[in-house]
Amino acid sequence: MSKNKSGIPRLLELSGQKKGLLLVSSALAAIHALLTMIPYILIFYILKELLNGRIDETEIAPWLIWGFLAVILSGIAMYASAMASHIAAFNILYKLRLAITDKLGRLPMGYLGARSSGALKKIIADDVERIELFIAHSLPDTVRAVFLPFFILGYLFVMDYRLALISLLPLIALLVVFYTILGSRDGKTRAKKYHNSLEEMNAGIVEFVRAMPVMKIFGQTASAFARYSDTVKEYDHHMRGWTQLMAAPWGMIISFLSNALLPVLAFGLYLYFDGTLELPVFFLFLILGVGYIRPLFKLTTMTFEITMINRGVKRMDEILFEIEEQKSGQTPIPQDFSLEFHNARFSYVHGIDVIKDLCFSVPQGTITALVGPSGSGKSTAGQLIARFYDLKSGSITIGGVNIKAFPIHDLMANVGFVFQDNMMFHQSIHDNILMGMEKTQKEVIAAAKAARCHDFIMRLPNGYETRIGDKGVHLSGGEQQRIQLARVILKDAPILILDEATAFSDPENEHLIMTAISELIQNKTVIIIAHRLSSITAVDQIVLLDDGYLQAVGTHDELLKGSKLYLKMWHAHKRAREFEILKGQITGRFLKTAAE
Ligand SMILES: Nc1ncnc2c1ncn2[C@@H]1O[C@H](COP(=O)(O)OP(=O)(O)OP(=O)(O)O)[C@@H](O)[C@H]1O
Repeated sequence: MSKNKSGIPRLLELSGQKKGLLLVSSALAAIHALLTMIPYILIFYILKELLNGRIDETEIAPWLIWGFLAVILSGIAMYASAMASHIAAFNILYKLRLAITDKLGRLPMGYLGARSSGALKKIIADDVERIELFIAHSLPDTVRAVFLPFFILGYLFVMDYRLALISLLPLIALLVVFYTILGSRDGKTRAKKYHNSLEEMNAGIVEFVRAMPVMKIFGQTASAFARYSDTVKEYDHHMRGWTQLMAAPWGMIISFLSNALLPVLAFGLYLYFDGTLELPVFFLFLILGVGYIRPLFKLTTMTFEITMINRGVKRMDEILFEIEEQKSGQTPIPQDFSLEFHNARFSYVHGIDVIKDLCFSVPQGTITALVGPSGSGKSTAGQLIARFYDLKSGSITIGGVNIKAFPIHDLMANVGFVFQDNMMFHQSIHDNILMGMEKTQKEVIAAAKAARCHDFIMRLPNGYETRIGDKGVHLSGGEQQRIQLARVILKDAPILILDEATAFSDPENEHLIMTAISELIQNKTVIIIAHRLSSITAVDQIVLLDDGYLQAVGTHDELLKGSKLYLKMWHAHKRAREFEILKGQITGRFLKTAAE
């Protein structure tokens, strides 16, 4: 891959071997342009012969057959050109999407986290789609738009160069207006702002649609969604600017072009009465004299398309040239599955560290809970183990081996992760558990049983083959969490990171999940990221974080005695529990009274 090329040349480079098909499509489009001229040329000859009284109607038939053949052939050329360009376009589209998604798979997860899904959707879906449209449709159209005027003007010059020069007047006017306006600094700036605001607005729409449920709950309207309404206002502003700039010259061009035949007519009449122009040639100029302009209009809209393509290719290259996760040559073998943070430091935003010189170790086969106030860095520390992000300094080791030394696939094989968010895919429950792992159906069912999901799966219309999202099949939050647990059980990784797996569960679900987890974590190295202190009192060790720093390490009893912050958190937790019990009692009493 070359970093020097940009725009269309880079696109052609990305299209690889499909260049041959594009050349065939272009050649056929040029042939089509040539063939479309034949009927006009025949009209000229028929007219010439008729005016000279040299042929009767029986002799006209072969001319007409030739004309008819030319029309059929030009149709075939156009069809073949479109087929070739479409095959090339879909191949390129397929390859580009594959290259981008493949690359995204090899990028650190932090790269995806740092970008809005709207921005990535725009590249993978919209930009690639626009390239398909450009290659399949615009490329052959452009070839036609370039060749047809070229052929027409060439032919007109051969017929009568004086009248051909007059025919060029509209083209000259068109070029002058476009170059003085679009080529000016003001024109370029306004065009750029217009394109930028259009793209911003499109990205804003994606976010707006995603935020709609929350906005509905709070009774908000589109204008309250600042990003979206701002982008619409910006677009409106720049669109007006662009329209103001273009309105007058565009009007001039249109009126000039509508009357473009007048100079040809006037000068043609003059030459005819002067006796230096034959009547058939004059007619030919009246038919074709300004016929080359329409295809040229296509080229003016092309400038907009090419700008958009250039930007799309640039955005794609930003992904394709992004630095991938470092690959190491050999797969290191860790001594065991213990974990250790050595002076780990990390920041999401340059200059603001959220993990600060963190040091602690988790012996193999033990359970460690990460606790701390909200925002202290618990989830971040967990994600660093799975290399969602890379450390700024320091290191994390598994069995004495720096996690960066593992090929990412091997690291992922060693680490199982239960996220706070449940990600379900629009596919069968079976595939949602399997997640592409090489496991048998029996193993999938065993994992589902261990995660306490087998029973509710069997109650679904098609059991394990039920597709999530089809015909209203949706799982509750707790059921989704248990599916996620089944995935991790099936993966059977020696290190487990559980990011508050019971966070959104009701008591019944919490009980089921906790039972499943207690079986899952047997003999594994486990880190529980505990946003609440319930059920971690019996873990082997608790690591207390505060503002990214390590505050204390110890068992529950040790921290109660040795850490003021932990004691404070424990009291707060107990009060919250008492409040929940009290709330339950009050609700119970209220319901009882209401029933009576
Ligand atoms: N993707 C991100 N980009 C920038 N900052 C982030 C990102 N994720 C977290 N942070 C910040 O990093 C700090 C630590 O966040 P983290 O989620 O690790 O805390 P936590 O202890 O797990 O909090 P909680 O218990 O509330 O979930 C916070 O200040 C948070 O705002």
